[in-house]
Amino acid sequence: MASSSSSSAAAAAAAALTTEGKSNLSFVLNKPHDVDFADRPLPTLRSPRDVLVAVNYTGICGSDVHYWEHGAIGHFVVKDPMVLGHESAGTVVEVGPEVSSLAVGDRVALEPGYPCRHCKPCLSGHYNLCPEMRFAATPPYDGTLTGFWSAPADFCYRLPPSVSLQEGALVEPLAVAVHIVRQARVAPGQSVVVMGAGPVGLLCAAVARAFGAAKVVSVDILQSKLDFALSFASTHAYLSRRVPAEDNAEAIRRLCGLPLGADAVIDASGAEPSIQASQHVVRTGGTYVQGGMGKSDITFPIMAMCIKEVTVRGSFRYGSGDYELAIQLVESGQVDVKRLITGTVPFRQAEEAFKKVKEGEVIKILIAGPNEKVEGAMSTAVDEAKVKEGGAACC
Ligand SMILES: NC(=O)c1ccc[n+]([C@@H]2O[C@H](COP(=O)([O-])OP(=O)(O)OC[C@H]3O[C@@H](n4cnc5c(N)ncnc54)[C@H](O)[C@@H]3O)[C@@H](O)[C@H]2O)c1
Ligand SMILES: OC[C@H](O)C(O)[C@@H](O)CO
Repeated sequence: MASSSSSSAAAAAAAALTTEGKSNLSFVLNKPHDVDFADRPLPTLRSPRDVLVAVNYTGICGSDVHYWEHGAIGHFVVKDPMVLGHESAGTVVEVGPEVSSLAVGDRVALEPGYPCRHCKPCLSGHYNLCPEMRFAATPPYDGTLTGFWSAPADFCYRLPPSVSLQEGALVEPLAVAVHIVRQARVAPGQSVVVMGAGPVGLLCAAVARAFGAAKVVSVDILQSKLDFALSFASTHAYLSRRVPAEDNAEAIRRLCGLPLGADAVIDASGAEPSIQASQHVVRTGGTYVQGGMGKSDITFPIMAMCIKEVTVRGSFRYGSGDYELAIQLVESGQVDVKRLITGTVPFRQAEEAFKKVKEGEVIKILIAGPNEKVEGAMSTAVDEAKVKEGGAACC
C-alpha cells in the first residue's frame, strides 16, 4: 500500500503535468525599458504534430537584453508588445494525436525557431537560413518567457535522465556554439582562437576542446572573463589591449605559441577590433568564422584575408543535428554547462535578472517558469558567483 507522503508526491507530480489552475503569465516587452507581466491566453496545439510544454527554465541571451534596451535588432523592430526569451527547457503536458516521439511528462530542450520546411534552404538541409523562420522573441513572434509553449514535436528534444532542466535551458546557446565550431571545421590536434569569453565564446572553447582541439586560446578585454575561461575549457588566454589589431594579433601568436597563426579563429564578440585582429591571427590557409553579431558594417583587413587564402564563414543559430550533439556533449560531461549558471530567479524577478545581465554581473542567469517554485532570492545567488572585473594580462 502506498504511504500518504508517496501518494501526495504522486499527486503533485500529476498536477505538474497539466495546465489546470496554471497561469500563463508572460514577460512582455512593450517598448524599450518598458516591460510587463501579462496573463496571456493558454496556447493550443496548432497541428496534430505539436506538443504543449510547461516552461520550467529560461536563460537570458544578449539579444533579449538588446530588445529590452533598444526595441530593435537591425531590421527586426518591436512594434507590438512581444514576449521575451528563447533559451528554454520544459516539460511536455499535452501531445498532439500524430506525435509518437514524445509523451506527457518528458523533459525537453526547446529549439525556438520553426522554419517553413518547404523552401530551398530548408530542403537543402539549411533550415536555419529559412526566410520564413518564426523565431521566438524576434519580432513579430513571441518568446518563451511564458507559462506554456506550443511547439512542433520535432523541435523539442528529450533530455536524458542525467541532464537537468536547468542544463536543458543551456542547450540553446550550446547549440549556437556547436554550429559555429562545425562551421570552423575544427579537427583533432588543431589550434583555435576564440575572440570573446561571454557565454557563446566559453561554449565555443568547450566545444572546440570536445572536437579534439589541442590548443584553445580565449581572448577578451576583461581579465575576469579570461580567468573563468581558463578554469572552464581554454588552454590559454590573452587580455586584449587598446593597441592596433596587428599588435594584439602578434602578441597572441607570440605569447600563445602560435608562430604561424591559428588553424581556426572564431569571433564570439562581435567587436570590430577583435574581428580585425582575427585576420592577423589566423594561419595561412586557415579558417575564420563570424559568430558574433555587432555592428553591421566595419573596416575589415581584407588584404590579410586574401593573401593568406583564409576561408571565411558566417554562422547563424543552429541547424540539423546541432541540438542533438549539444545534448550529447552535456550528457557525456564533455561540456559542463552547469558551471555557467550563476543563479536562478523566480519569474517575477525577470526584469532584475535582465539588469544583472546588462551590468555584466552574471554569466548565465535562469528565470524559472511562472508555475515553478524557486528557493532563495536572486541577490544571494548572484553575489556568490559574481564575476570580478580587472586584473593583469595573462597567457
Ligand atoms: N551567430 C549566432 O547565431 C549568434 C547566436 C547567439 C549570439 N550571437 C552573438 O555572439 C556574441 C557573443 O554572445 P554572448 O552571449 O557570449 O555575448 P557577451 O556580450 O556576453 O560576450 C561578448 C564578450 O566579448 C568580449 N569583448 C568585447 N570586445 C572585445 C574585443 N575587442 N576583443 C575580445 N573580446 C571582446 C566582452 O568582454 C564579452 O566577454 C554576441 O555578439 C551575440 O550577439 C550570435
Ligand atoms: O541564439 C539565437 C540568437 O540569439 C538569435 O539568432 C538572435 O541573436 C537574433 O535573432
